[in-house]
Amino acid sequence: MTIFQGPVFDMARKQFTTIADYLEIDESDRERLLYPKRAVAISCPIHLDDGRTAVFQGYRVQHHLTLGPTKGGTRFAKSVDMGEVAALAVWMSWKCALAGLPYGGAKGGITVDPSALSLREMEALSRRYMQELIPFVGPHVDVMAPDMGTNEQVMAWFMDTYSMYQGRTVSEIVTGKPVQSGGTEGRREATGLGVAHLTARAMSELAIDPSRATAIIQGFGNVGSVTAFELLRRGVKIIGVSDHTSCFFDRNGLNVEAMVNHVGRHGSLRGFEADEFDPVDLLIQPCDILIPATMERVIDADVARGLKCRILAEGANGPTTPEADAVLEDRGKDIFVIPDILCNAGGVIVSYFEWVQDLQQFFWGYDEVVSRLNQILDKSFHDVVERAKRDGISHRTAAMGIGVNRVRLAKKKRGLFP
Ligand SMILES: NC(=O)C1=CN([C@@H]2O[C@H](COP(=O)(O)OP(=O)(O)OC[C@H]3O[C@@H](n4cnc5c(N)ncnc54)[C@H](OP(=O)(O)O)[C@@H]3O)[C@@H](O)[C@H]2O)C=CC1
Ligand SMILES: O=C(O)CCC(=O)C(=O)O
Repeated sequence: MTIFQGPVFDMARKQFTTIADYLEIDESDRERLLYPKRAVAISCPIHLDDGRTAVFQGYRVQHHLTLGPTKGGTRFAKSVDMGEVAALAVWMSWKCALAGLPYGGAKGGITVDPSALSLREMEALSRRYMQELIPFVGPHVDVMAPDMGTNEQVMAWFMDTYSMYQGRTVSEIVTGKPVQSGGTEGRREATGLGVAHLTARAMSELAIDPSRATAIIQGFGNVGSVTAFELLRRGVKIIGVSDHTSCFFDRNGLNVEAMVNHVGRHGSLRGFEADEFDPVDLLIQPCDILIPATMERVIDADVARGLKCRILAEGANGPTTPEADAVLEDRGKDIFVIPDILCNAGGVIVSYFEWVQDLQQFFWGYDEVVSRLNQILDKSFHDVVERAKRDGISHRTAAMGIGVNRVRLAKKKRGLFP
């Protein structure tokens, strides 16, 4: 199992061990549940604008095939490697199972800094990536979606590349597409809508009045910016925001609308007119709600000791290390954690709706999408909070415990000796 290495996969492995102990899973069943079924590594050569040829490394990991096709996003980032992608695929499995979706988890990506590519280079790389993966994906095999560094446009290129190969439009091959190309209403906003909806649920559990609450959000891409907007709409004051280029903090509240417009025009927060703040200190400022919406492992044990929020709503995948989880436990659960596989599940839930609509060629309106999304999120939230109370465990152990157990039972029911 040596191809799945690195700090992010180690994190997924440690979390799984905690869950396997909690569920008392037999030692002999553990590897079968944890290690991915398939992992593909590809080379993607493209012509750069200056005439040179560059080769980019790409990956796709399909964790398990027990419940249906595999499902998960595609990440374009410098950090991408087999270990990171595999961990993200494993988390997708527990996330889909917790939400009751008929999928196994998958994830893919390319090791690249997307901000260094021109639009033409980005299209060439996206198309090449999909082309190389055609033998390994399909609407009933593995269905991709956006993640960090990719967006609706990339999904449209993926869909077009696959469709040209098939000789017909296959919109159900990817989700997160533009509405004009077979996408669903609400997918672009879905993850942030879900994060904000669940944060509101947590505020109501803790009797926090949204109009007196403050929030800090790390990351201002798809998830961070929509979450900021949705919380603001509920009356929450956004006092801290950052991306790669800039970090802003203002106790009196930041102008989120102006920030969204600035990012729309310039691609990042760089140059936005507000006082800069040290990003290292952002996460440990006093606030009611803290939302990491960037990379894995940004909350380690040290940061966890310094956290001064009441709700930690994990928009990102894997923002909190197992060591940080132990610190949060020691702090006596004074922070209400909405774990990633629950908190950011809105994206894959609406992707499921998109896939179903594409398969049927029967499309729903925005209100129907959001109402069905909230129904699933409410049920998952209730299941997690009640399980945590019943068994005296953390929300993460409860969420992952429910997800892992559903996959385990599905495997067992299909037969022990396939
Ligand atoms: N998109 C989706 O539907 C889903 C996404 N997620 C997870 O949410 C997280 C964010 O994804 P998404 O919003 O789609 O990605 P985007 O690429 O749209 O945005 C990522 C944001 O994070 C910022 N960022 C990246 N690294 C850092 C850093 N080290 N410090 C500060 N800011 C940083 C980026 O800044 P800059 O632009 O300057 O690089 C950008 O603002 C990821 O963990 C992803 O896996 C989870 C579920 C679904
Ligand atoms: O929408 C999807 O299929 C997957 C989204 C995703 O990558 C995630 O939830 O981390």
